Amino acid sequence: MSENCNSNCSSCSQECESRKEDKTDFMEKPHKMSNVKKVIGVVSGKGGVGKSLVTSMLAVTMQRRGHRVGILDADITGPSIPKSFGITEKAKGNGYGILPCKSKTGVEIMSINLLLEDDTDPVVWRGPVIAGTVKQFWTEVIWNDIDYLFVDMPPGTGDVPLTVFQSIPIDGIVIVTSPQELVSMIVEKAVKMAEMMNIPIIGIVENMSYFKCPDCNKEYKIFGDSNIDNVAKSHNLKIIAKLPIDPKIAASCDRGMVELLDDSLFGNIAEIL
Ligand SMILES: Nc1ncnc2c1ncn2[C@@H]1O[C@H](COP(=O)(O)OP(=O)(O)OP(=O)(O)O)[C@@H](O)[C@H]1O
Repeated sequence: MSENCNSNCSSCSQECESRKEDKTDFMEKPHKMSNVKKVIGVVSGKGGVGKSLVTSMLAVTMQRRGHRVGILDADITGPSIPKSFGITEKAKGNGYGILPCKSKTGVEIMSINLLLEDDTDPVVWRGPVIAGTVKQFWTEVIWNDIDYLFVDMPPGTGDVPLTVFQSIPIDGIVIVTSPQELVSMIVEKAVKMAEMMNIPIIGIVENMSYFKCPDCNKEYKIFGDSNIDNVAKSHNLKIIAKLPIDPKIAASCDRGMVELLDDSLFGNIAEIL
């Protein structure tokens, strides 16, 4: 048994005596040089609610708390992680596998945009090809000594997210939502899917929850009152954070400076994850 054993054979490639394998599952083995302790999927019911922002913020926050962190951008048709971290170089290989790119503060990142010649090229691929690419990000990328690997999941509950859930050993999911959605329905769908896939729900992040006036500090519910507290209570889920609408957030993502954002709203995240 490896001295780094975390008792989770699905995220380890060691062929040790204590290896337990379920022959019926579809899980892919990670690259043999990878060592990932925890895989966390970030999901949303629909596009544009801030799933990529929350993935980036969770990674930045845990990196600041002293953990080794990676982001696997599984949102192949809408990859926005490299841009928000300001990464323009391309990923390289070393003869054994593909190496993730490192952000300024050391977050390891793999995304389709780090492989495309021109990152404005659209990915016009069928579902199985997209799902196959995500699998390769797990099996052929060397994730070396990662404490937390955050997966920016493809949106929705279709073929691609299903394959990702079945092939990458996700330890838990974070659900991102926003008040203008039909929160209870969207969260309920995510909860049911997680139950079907047997994946624990770590908690919910409500993005674009309110706007704080910079002049008078008053909070305005731009999208109306949300039902998130009741929904969380009825499913016994934790609310990890409520994030404001803040032009600084959009500007930081656009300028590749997500690593400079304030993480105080994710205060106790290290204990929750
Ligand atoms: N709280 C916020 N305040 C201001 N801007 C925000 C906030 N959250 C997200 N944005 C901006 O909204 C846009 C969409 O966010 P993001 O890319 O994170 O959404 P997404 O759910 O990942 O979208 P998709 O599903 O299309 O990939 C980005 O430009 C981002 O900077």
